[in-house]
Amino acid sequence: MESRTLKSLLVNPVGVAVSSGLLLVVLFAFSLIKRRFGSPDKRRPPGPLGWPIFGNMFELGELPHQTMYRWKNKYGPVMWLQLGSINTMVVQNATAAAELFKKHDVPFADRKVPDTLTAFDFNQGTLGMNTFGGHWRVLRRLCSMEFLVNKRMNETTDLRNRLERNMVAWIEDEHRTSKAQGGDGKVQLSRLLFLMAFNLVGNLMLSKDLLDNRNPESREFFESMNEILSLAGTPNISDFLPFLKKLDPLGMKRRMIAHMTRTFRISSRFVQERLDNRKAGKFNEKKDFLDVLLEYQGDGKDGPATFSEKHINDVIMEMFFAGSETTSISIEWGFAELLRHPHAFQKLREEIDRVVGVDRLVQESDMESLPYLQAVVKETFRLHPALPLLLPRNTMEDTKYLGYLIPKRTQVYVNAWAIGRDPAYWDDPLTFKPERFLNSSVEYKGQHFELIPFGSGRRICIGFPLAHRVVHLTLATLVQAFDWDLGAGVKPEDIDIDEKLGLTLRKKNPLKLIPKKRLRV
Ligand code: HEM
Repeated sequence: MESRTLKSLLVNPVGVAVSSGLLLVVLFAFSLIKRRFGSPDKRRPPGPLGWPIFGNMFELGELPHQTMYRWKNKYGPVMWLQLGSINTMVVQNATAAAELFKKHDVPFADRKVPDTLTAFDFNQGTLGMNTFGGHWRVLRRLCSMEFLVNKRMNETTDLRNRLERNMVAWIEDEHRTSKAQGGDGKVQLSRLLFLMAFNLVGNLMLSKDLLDNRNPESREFFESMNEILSLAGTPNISDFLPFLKKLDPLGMKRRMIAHMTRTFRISSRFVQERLDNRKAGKFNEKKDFLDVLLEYQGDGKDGPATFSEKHINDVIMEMFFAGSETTSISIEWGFAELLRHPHAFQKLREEIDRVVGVDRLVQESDMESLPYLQAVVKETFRLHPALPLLLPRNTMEDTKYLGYLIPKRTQVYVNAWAIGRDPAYWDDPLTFKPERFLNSSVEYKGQHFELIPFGSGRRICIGFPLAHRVVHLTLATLVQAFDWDLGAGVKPEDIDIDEKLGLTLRKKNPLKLIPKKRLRV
């Protein structure tokens, strides 16, 4: 009889709901008791206790890097979090980061991929989101030898100078249009900076200006890209409780698929066009990255023998995602800090005027002679790393780290944002003070662990040589080319530094300014 009751309970839908509910309550209670009364696992770093089943996932808030930074006072530089069922370690000072990147780089070199980026198996074609294996190795080699390499950067200085001139023209154009429509003449810099950075990456890969300020398709692409980056960075319950992935309860993957479809439609056209040209015997005089990918032939032993069209599209999209917004928001942050600190702005302007003047636009070849500009860029990266937690790593095997046992498949965050604010390394760490770098040898190439906006180790940002040049050049251009009016009644101290996290850390309230050209060309 008892077994019949149990059976009917299990086949009847109401019964199923009741029994699963009961099971959940029992699991929850069991987990609660275990957490409150069980002794913490001494093999793991310390961390906040969290809730049963959900762990700390609801405690991180909208700006997890800031919450983690605050928790550092209590739990120290290496912290353990339970995000749903995902074991997570957070590294928050330079010493612990150095230990990770110098001694344990390989076991920590895999990536944890958000569910949204598995739409269309996107991650499997990319460099940044791929597992640490053959496909990643081949792409990394091709990128560092044929695409984002200093030699190629030196050959393309004219391209960057041209795009800076375009940007200056767009700023003037946007200002004029706003005035003509009865507006206040303000320009939202972030969009124009993004278009410039996007065209730069596009030219290096596909030898083309892809987006134009006035083109509606450009706007569509910009909007979808914004959504994709925001979805990729928004906490998603399916990442913390992987059994929910199929259900996609927040609909984030569905939205990602819709936006990826729009952006892929645009980007795949470029690839198709090139394929058609090559079929018709028309080849580029100078090979670009798309040619390199199309012509690649490996032995297929470690990595792919060739790249499929789908995989090529993935890499192209990825480079736009990885390269455009990271670069443009770093510039926006740097410029916002300069506007908030008129003394620093003036000092930089005087330096540029002294070295370059106003009769020609500042160029890449001037950068070596602008030490204050270099200090401004370092200070910007210290306070505003575009990826505050870098890109999450994933441990490939059980690893002993600083006396702890970190199990396989632990998600690892390195909080570059917190490291850049560590009072043990930085005097007056919360203040924007470029002068601190004038007599300092600290660089951000992944060797000085107190400043790691581009990460470090085998998976350090591959776009460094490009980003380094563009951020310097564009900040200098903005300071040199225009006087900037903040708007009626707005004072420098009114410009906020509120943050909004997508995949990148954006300025929550984009800069909107009135430009007045001072450059005489
Ligand atoms: C200011 C601009 C940029 C910043 C702050 C930045 C930052 C980063 C960071 C923190 C990582 C993760 C490193 C790690 O895990 O240790 C990364 C990876 C990556 N970045 Fe950048 N990045 C920038 C620009 C670019 C550009 C311009 C490109 C390409 C055009 C690019 C392509 C990539 C790629 C493909 C990866 C993945 C590398 C891998 O997993 O092997 N980035 N970037």
